[in-house]
Amino acid sequence: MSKGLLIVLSGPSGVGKGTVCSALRGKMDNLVYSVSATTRVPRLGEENGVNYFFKSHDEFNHMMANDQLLEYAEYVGNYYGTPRDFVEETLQSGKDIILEIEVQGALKVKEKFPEGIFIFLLPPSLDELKDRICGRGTESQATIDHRLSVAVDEISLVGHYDYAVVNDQIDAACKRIESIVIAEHCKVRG
Ligand SMILES: Nc1nc2c(ncn2[C@@H]2O[C@H](COP(=O)(O)OP(=O)(O)O)[C@@H](O)[C@H]2O)c(=O)[nH]1
Ligand SMILES: Nc1ncnc2c1ncn2[C@@H]1O[C@H](COP(=O)(O)OP(=O)(O)O)[C@@H](O)[C@H]1O
Repeated sequence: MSKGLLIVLSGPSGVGKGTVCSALRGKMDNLVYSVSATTRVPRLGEENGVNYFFKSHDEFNHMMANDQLLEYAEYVGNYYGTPRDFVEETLQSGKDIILEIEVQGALKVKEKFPEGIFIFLLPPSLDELKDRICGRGTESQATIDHRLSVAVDEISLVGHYDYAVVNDQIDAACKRIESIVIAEHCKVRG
């Protein structure tokens, strides 16, 4: 059996990564979502083990020290990391896996998995990004401001990715990502 594809999806806070990933999970049977560990406090409606594995700082440090994370990064005051075993087991089973992670972590994954597919999700404009993050209503104004200032730096790193997808409409963005994955499966690899 051939190994699955490792897909990394990054993009600024509020661009629609979570929304697009949920929509893709309903459309792509062979696609598995990597659930990250984080020290961030759960938002209303988020479930442990579904959206994230919510960890204390001690628990997160333990995962780091025991090499249980494929990559990790600090983002706006919290730690986020990808559990390693699940990624490796999923790829071995022949399924594709999508990691929804920020840019520093994505660059670390690229060093370890240069054959991965790196997709950056862009907002139609910075004003629209601001409207989306504010409209979601999950963050304080100070956190929104911090995330928007980080967004500009994140977007400047789009050149490290293989594909840039504008999330103007959810269905259109999903179709673009599905098309990328289909094409990557057809690729002749040397
Ligand atoms: N490096 C890294 N980043 C992650 C991981 N999990 C989530 N992130 C990123 O951390 C950032 C903050 O996530 P979150 O607080 O859920 O806010 P969101 O941007 O609104 O989804 C986002 O860019 C996520 O993609 C991970 O395992 N590793
Ligand atoms: N294409 C889109 N058009 C309009 N609103 C969107 C679109 N994609 C996502 N949203 C909305 O934007 C907000 C942020 O989306 P979310 O998926 O939480 O972003 P992220 O995971 O990148 O932080 C949510 O309220 C979501 O419903």
